[in-house]
Amino acid sequence: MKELWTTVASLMGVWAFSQTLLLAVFPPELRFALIKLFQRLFNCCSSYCYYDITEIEGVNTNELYNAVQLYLSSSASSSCSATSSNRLSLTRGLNSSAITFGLSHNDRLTDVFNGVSVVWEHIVTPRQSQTFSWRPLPEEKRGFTLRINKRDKSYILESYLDFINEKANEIRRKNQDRLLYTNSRGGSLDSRGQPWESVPFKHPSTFETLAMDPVKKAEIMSDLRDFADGQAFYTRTGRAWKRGYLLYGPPGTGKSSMIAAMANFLRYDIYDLELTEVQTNLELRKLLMKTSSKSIIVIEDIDCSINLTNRKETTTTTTGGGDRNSSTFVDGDIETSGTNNSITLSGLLNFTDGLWSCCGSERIFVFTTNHIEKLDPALLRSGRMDMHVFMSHCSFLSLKILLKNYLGCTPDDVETTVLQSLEEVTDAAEMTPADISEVLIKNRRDNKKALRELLEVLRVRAEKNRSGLQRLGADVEEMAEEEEKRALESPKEGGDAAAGGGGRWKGIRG
Ligand SMILES: Nc1ncnc2c1ncn2[C@@H]1O[C@H](COP(=O)(O)OP(=O)(O)OP(=O)(O)O)[C@@H](O)[C@H]1O
Ligand SMILES: [Mg+2]
Repeated sequence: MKELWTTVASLMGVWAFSQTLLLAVFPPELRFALIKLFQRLFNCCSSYCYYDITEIEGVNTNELYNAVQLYLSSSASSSCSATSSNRLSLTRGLNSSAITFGLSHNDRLTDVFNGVSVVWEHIVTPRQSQTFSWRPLPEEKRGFTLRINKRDKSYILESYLDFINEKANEIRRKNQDRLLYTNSRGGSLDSRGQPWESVPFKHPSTFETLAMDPVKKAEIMSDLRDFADGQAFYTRTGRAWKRGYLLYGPPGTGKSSMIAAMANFLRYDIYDLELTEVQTNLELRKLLMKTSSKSIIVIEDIDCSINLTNRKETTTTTTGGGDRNSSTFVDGDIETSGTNNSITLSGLLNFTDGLWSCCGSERIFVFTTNHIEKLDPALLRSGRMDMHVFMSHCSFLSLKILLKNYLGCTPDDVETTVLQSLEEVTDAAEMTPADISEVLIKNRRDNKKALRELLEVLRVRAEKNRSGLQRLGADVEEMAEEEEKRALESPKEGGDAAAGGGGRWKGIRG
């Protein structure tokens, strides 16, 4: 042991002496050249390559540094391969609810990729002097050094770095709370030139809580999964990596909840596009260009946002297609005179379908409407919206999900007679999941009372629907009789009237 210490001490003495000699004897230029030469000699003898990835390159943050840090955080947390890391740093980023692990200062970690072992070192040194910069630089210089065996370099370096980037993106997505974007500022941009404003997206709706036919639900989930895993498929088939969903059905049947469930399922951001705030096709295109991959672009109540009924007219007024403010919608690209709004059907279709729709990738377009019959056939044509999903009134299958959500009870927990009665009236009641949720929320502390009240409400609604239908049937019959009587009284007029009456009757039935 003593001999070892003597050797180390003498080596250090030689090193210090040579340093002093270098400093004292050689001028700086020569000194620098000698150091370089030594380094080269050392590199020739070494069987390793070293790559430095510094945190800041010039004045820009080095994205690769962040990616490596995140990537190593997943290896560091499992920590089994860490060679000298008993100490890990913990961080929580902005907008993130997860804590990430990291290598502490000047620690090392061994990683294995494709059977090749590499070593990462986190190097932190104090910054010498604050050089001039437009923004304050950190007091420490941080960087990672990657050590790879020379013989493995060409085999793994590129694919390893790609793998790290991919993994880092995945971790980022997992850790980061997703965002809900809106274009509510109209066409104006913020200080960073962004037309979208965002807030953290915290909607708790999931496919588990969504009350709908389980078969339909499973179909949608597997469609989404196939889409998210389908990069190779979309490339092979030459299709843009995007998918369109049209959700339609009465208010309160869960269209918005479904969008939230989709976003939570895929961990995508949501861009909620308020079409009434968009003035021109060009603005629409710019908004699209500023959306990111792995996102859902939503246009809610499409029939209300734009006037689809009069789209062939280039009128001078802004007409309402529903209860919301709506902008005039014209077929073709002729700008509407008298109004500054010139979104066209082709503009909207280009947004979802055309060349511009594939700037970026992995995006889902979702349109919702309460009135599918009001939509232009061009929007419904096959290939436009890949999936049409009807969100229906609450069925018995959906009701069971709501009972589980709100009362925490399975069918086994409900008395057989009550369950049977519920099954008998649910379809006839034609109540929306939103209506039923209200009844259940109100009575959620008392399951028995909740079920009793729900059954009562469902019965009343079913009865009302039945009598409403009977009244409608009676009205129709009465009208038909009246028409017939008039036709008999005046044969000539009657012929036309009977035809007209038939038309009216047909209209009511249809
Ligand atoms: N299918 C459903 N499953 C679970 N909850 C639902 C469902 N449908 C509606 N709800 C409940 O009702 C509320 C309103 O539903 P939601 O906003 O999703 O309906 P919508 O179809 O988007 O209505 P609108 O057409 O008015 O926009 C939701 O917050 C949710 O609590
Ligand atoms: Mg909605």
